[in-house]
Amino acid sequence: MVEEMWFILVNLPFTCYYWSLYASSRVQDMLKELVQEKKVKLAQHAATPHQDLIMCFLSKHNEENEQVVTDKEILHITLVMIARHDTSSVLITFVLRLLYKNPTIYKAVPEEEIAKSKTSGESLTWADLARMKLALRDIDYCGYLNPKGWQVFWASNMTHKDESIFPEPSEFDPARFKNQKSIQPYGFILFGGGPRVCPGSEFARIETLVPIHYLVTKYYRDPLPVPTQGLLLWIVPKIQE
Ligand code: HEM
Repeated sequence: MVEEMWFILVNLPFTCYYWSLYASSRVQDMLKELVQEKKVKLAQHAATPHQDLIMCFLSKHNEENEQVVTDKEILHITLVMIARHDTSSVLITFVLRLLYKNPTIYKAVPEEEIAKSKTSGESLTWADLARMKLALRDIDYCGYLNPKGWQVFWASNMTHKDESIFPEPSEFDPARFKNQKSIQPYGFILFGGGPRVCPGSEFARIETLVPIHYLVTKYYRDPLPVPTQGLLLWIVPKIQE
């Protein structure tokens, strides 16, 4: 089953496209401001070079006393850090929630099998088309024409919710990844695919697997309700008659 979504990228006020561009430029402005503030602090000796990563970059100078890492590079690195932090932390949060809600799976989860999960594939799919981003020529895909110059956006959750790839896609079932060969090429595209595939995918696998590994091997889920703030109770001995 092929599902499709169409967007016309016209920058009209109050469209999602407009707000996404607006949000993107706001984030960049905020980061630029932050870098400027840190530069001032460094110049006034109100901060140390090792206080944080941006300070560290800003304090590196070459023999001509020029900043080694440019402001533009600092912005890129900071955006990569956001890309790397939120994705993995959200993934861990969701895995914890799903394991909590599915105690049977939590008990059974064979962590070494999660470690084996890898994506692979050759054939052309939506994800593949999406990698082309801006079509350099007319592309005919399953009878749908993507004209030259048009963009293709893919929504990975539509692929992941495709029942022909993952039966009962909304069910939390880590065992479905046991047999990697059963997943069709580009069926699992958490990290995208093609030349712009996520460069942090291997790192993300490790940093999410390590806490989950320790969680399933060293901790257990206590099904009893526990007062989150502790229980303040004053116990007074009975008066002896
Ligand atoms: C669970 C964690 C992660 C997920 C689900 C994820 C997902 C993705 C996806 C789907 C893309 C492709 C976006 C596109 O089509 O343009 C991407 C790109 C990218 N990711 Fe990740 N990512 C994760 C973790 C990380 C980490 C840990 C890093 C860095 C250490 C990272 C750095 C990047 C960068 C720099 C790009 C842009 C690549 C390019 O455009 O050439 N990501 N990520």
